[in-house]
Amino acid sequence: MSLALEFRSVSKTFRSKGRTVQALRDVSFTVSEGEVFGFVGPNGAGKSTTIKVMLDVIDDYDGEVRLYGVSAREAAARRGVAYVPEAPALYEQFTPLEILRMALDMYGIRRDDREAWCMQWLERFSVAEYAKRAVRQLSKGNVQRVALAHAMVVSPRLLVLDEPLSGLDPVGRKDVVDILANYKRDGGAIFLTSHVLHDVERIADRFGFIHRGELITTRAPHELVAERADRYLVRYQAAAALGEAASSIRSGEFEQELAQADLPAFIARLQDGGGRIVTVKPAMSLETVFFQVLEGALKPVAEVPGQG
Ligand SMILES: Nc1ncnc2c1ncn2[C@@H]1O[C@H](COP(=O)(O)OP(=O)(O)OP(=O)(O)O)[C@@H](O)[C@H]1O
Repeated sequence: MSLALEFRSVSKTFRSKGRTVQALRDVSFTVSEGEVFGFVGPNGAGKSTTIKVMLDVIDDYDGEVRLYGVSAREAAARRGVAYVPEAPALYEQFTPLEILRMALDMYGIRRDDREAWCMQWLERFSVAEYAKRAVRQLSKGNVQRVALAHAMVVSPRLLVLDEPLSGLDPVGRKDVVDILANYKRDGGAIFLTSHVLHDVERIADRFGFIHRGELITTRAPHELVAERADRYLVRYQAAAALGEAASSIRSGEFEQELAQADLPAFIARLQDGGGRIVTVKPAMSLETVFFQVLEGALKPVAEVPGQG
């Protein structure tokens, strides 16, 4: 399978008003065709800078970036690449249908079924009823949906999405996750950023954690599950917490993390004291791991360039 995106030892330093910020430090990763790569990191970590480098909005960086084997410094690299920013700015005076038609024109895509094709994408993102209304009349979430439809209508080979689910309600999130899953199944590649770790977990095949410009680790969700498979989050009701590690959920209800081996003894102790279990679930969540990574609890693992 060929590589859709390659970052090789990319570094970028901003200098303004005597201040120097190293936004990216020696960042290397790859995204293959048919793969969804989630880029996760706190505010100011370097996610937007990474996108700007691949889109050639920033070109004064060290290292090498390739899209489908072509240097990001060449316009040809972005052929078939669609980008949706976090707060998409669509032409407010145009209608969603006009905007999708313009996208086809801009990408030089001729289709006999142009109108039906555009409408189909608006339908898939549940905004067909607004097809002929000016964008300025649409809610923020619906503008986000139109922007995603605008990206998909050109049948991109690589989708670059900045916080694609941030402005959407739960139904919208599910719709978008399903559409992206189909797109990926058909061989499309996705690079997406997110603060919402649960969403990345649902979509991404692999994710990279970036912190202060450094790609701390690149993992697949199943690798993380394997690493943390023996830890459980136990919620229970009791007169008092059973141990210092417990956090209070509400009066008489607590939660704490336990190793699998310690579970039977814990449950016996709880029952002896008249308490009861509410839920037991794997402690592993991307969120937990994210914070552990940031705290240096996991050994940093760098991706070996060339292995997608
Ligand atoms: N044009 C610029 N001039 C100076 N510093 C900048 C510039 N753009 C970004 N930075 C700095 O580079 C670092 C990385 O910023 P970047 O916008 O890439 O982070 P981010 O991960 O996208 O953050 P957020 O999640 O808040 O959008 C930050 O410290 C930021 O202040």
